[in-house]
Amino acid sequence: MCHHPKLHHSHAHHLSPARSFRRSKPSSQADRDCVHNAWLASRTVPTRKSSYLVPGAQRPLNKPNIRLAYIIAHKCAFDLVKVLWSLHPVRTTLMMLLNIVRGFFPAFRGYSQAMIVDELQALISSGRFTWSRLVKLMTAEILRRALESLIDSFATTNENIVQESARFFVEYQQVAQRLRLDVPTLADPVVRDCLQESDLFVRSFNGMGGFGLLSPFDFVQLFALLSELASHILVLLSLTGGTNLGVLLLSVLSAIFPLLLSRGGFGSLHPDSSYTQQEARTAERQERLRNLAHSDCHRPEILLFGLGPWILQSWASARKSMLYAEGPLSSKQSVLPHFLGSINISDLLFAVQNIPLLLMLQSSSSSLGSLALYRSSIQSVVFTVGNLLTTTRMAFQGIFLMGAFCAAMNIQPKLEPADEEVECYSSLPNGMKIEARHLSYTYPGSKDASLKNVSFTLEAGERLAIVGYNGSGKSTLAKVILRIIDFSQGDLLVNGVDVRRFSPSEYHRRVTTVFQGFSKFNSTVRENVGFGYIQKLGSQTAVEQAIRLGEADTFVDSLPNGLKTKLDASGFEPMTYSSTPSGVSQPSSSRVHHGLSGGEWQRIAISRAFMRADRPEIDLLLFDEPTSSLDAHAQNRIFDTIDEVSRSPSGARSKTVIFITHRLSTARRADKIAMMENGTITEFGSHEALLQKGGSYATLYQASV
Ligand SMILES: Nc1ncnc2c1ncn2[C@@H]1O[C@H](COP(=O)(O)OP(=O)(O)OP(=O)(O)O)[C@@H](O)[C@H]1O
Repeated sequence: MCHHPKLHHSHAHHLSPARSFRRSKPSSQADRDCVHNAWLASRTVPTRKSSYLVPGAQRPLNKPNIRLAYIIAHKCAFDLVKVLWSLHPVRTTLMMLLNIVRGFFPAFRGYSQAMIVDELQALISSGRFTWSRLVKLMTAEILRRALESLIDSFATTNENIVQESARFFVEYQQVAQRLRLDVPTLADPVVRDCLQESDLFVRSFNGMGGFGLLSPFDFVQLFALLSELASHILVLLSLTGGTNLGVLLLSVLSAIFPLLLSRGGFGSLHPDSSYTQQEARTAERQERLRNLAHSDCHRPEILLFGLGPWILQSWASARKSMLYAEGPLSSKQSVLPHFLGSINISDLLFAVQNIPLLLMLQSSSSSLGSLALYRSSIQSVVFTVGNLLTTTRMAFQGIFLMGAFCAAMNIQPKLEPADEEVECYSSLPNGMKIEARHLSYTYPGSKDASLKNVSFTLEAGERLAIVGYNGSGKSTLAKVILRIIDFSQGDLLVNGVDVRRFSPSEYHRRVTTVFQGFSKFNSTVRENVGFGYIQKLGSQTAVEQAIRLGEADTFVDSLPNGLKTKLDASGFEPMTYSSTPSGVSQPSSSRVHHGLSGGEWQRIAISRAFMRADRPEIDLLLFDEPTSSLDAHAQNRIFDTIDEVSRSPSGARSKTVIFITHRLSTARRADKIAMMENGTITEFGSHEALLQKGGSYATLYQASV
């Protein structure tokens, strides 16, 4: 078993819900693939081959999709609901039961009110009106209502507790899985879509069909609606006594028919969620242009380059084509149903519903209460059927989102080796030994390889400078060595072991780096630096030491709140307001995130790398143009510090160092220099040897001095 950072684990254990859905699932790999394939198949557009529905699009209600929904429900819903149920078994069972009981309330209410009306009618027509009897009836009604609202309020509280813990559970799983996934996995468009639909599923846990989505717990609504419908039908049957059954049927159908007609598209695609990739691209473009118009951080360049009219025109044309694509009359076939749907047929057929009423009026048994109850029950049936259709439709879509969630939870990070292949990282005394043999790599979607046949050997403790022209593959090679991206061909051996056999998290604990496009976190100086070694984030001394090493202390000390100053990563942070004693809001300067210069940001990133550079487990320091924005003196001092931290107290080399640079004066400091051209290393050796060779490096060096 390889060693893993203790702090991460103890935290994760402390916070994690009772169990992880991923690990708790006993299902086989075949089941998991089955769910993933069913989810993927539900996204195909039958009329357009090799085209997928956009994430979140509604699946048409047709035979193939019903079969896919069944597969997903069978292979994933049961497991998921079981895990969710186990969070609060008693409360969840109660929630289900109470929902069914509550379904009977409306019919019960109508019945009780009809009884009161009947009693009143009897009292008045018999002429023996007494207040005491009326008060008795009213008291019974008040008690019934009190009981109803008591049950309602208990059920709501109970439901909130169940929903909240379920929501936390799924959100936790989602965030945990996101954090597990590496760059190559997230670059896969199918994975991205799966995660997006899985996000929608997680959002559905906002309770009772929030955002028009249905969580597995909301499925209980279906039972509640069915019990409600059954109770209304029972009331109607008891009123008509079975004699007027045909008329009752006519009445119900006449009420439901327009509803069905207006939902003629039941199961068909909702216009704005049905568009395919081409339309989705236009929608995305329109959104991007809109964001550009709203963005503050791009404002200076938008103004300077006069981009306003172009943005407006491009947005308008994208928006217009989207509107026409979404328009209700865009397709000729949809004209008739649209026209029919717009006629309120329920009004026309309303008269039909009076037939049974007339028949009932003729019979001697009819009373005012039963007539009112009959009327309201018919309306309730219609309303409930409508709700049932909507809920069924949402439940149907919900199954596919659930499939996405289950599939997303089982995505394996591409860089993670299979359990049986994992090899533990073992250190060498002087740092990391790296051997690259015929490495090649092509970015997904690119025609040309960015790395071609790269081979070199770097002994433990050596310093390597990678130099070369723009776009020659230096940063790509750095990312391959750092296991941020994989390689397509060749071998990369670290300390003699195939790097693919190391768990990336275990390997990453052995390196520290400054990326060329390092992160600027929108948070405090302390966090921006302390993130370099999260275990020491709380230690002011460690953070200050790293800041000193990175030479960031010169400006950090003068920031308004020192280490606590919030940094603005966007470069344009709008002012916030603070209230003055007089109660008037004024622009506040103390709460504004503080901007930094390019060089200052670079020093923050270097300090972050220094947070752990001197730790004993660090074997490789890799810097991708760390000092490109620094002046020559500062640059030299940073390289002196790198030299210092990569040696043991006795002065012996203890860490391997790789740096990428365009300044060839710094490249001279390295033991070996790799000259990269067009994705490959064309020259490799010491500064002197390469100068003597008189090749590309020598030419580049001559040009730079
Ligand atoms: N994410 C990406 N997707 C596709 N191609 C990429 C990606 N990143 C880089 N490339 C391409 O890979 C090649 C090598 O890029 P890389 O960033 O490694 O060059 P570099 O030598 O570090 O350049 P520079 O000196 O400008 O930093 C370039 O042709 C670039 O266009």
